[in-house]
Amino acid sequence: MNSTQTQNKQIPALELEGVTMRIAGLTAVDNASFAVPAGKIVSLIGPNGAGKTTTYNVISGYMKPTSGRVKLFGHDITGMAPEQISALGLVRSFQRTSIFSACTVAENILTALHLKGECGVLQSLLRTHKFRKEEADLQAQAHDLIAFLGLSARANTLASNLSYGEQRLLGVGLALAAKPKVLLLDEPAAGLNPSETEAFKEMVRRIGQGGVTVLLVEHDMHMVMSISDHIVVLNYGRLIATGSPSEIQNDPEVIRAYLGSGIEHAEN
Ligand SMILES: Nc1ncnc2c1ncn2[C@@H]1O[C@H](COP(=O)(O)OP(=O)(O)OP(=O)(O)O)[C@@H](O)[C@H]1O
Repeated sequence: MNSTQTQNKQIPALELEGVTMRIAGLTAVDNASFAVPAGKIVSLIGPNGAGKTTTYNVISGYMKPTSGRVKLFGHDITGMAPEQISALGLVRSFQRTSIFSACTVAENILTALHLKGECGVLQSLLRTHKFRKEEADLQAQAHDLIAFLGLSARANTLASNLSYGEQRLLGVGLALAAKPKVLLLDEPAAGLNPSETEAFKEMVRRIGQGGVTVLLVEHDMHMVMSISDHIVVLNYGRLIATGSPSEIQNDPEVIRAYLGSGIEHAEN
């Protein structure tokens, strides 16, 4: 490994430095600093109102922090617009799915892949060689992505006819179509039944194995404890602990914050 590679390896995919976000006189995030190492699955957890969604809003450009900095692979992205940030490789999959319900699974994925395509309107109207080649490439990519999501049998089903769990998978598929380097998942297991949660967990693992850095906000502690390489805990906007799943489960301040929730018994 050369010195540039060694240096790159050490630059975190995402880094928050002293991020504070005040909203209407309330400090929703209070001087939070943490790093998400490249290629890892990191969960951001905390009781209701701890500041997780606000942190996501700051990271993805939906809110400009009152103070502090956000860095993506060492580049300062603080205050950039969400579209600029996603163009740099940080993509957020929303809690509510953003799928086109009147289109099929394949049409949804192809539309999302086209947003990343290079051909313009003129090339598509003229059906140039470049356009036809790109179209064939996108079809192949859509096929592979739909298989990755486990939705091959549903490729021609209207999104509105998918089960809730399948719709959530498609929502993540749309985010993956943007070819993220860092993927922010917002409560992916919310509303899923146990077998759907299991399928989702496996998919998040495979996304991580594919080299995408994953930051996850999730209330399902079994899921968090079983797939995270690293966990960051917020309480009342403050970072109270970071560590491995077992360190977090045994951290007295985390146990206090989650009193009665059974976090210390969540499976690892
Ligand atoms: N737009 C807003 N206006 C006023 N207060 C807000 C706003 N957004 C967040 N807050 C407050 O900031 C604090 C942190 O909220 P946030 O939604 O970030 O927490 P959370 O950890 O995501 O909670 P949950 O797990 O319930 O989704 C809360 O006290 C919340 O009421």
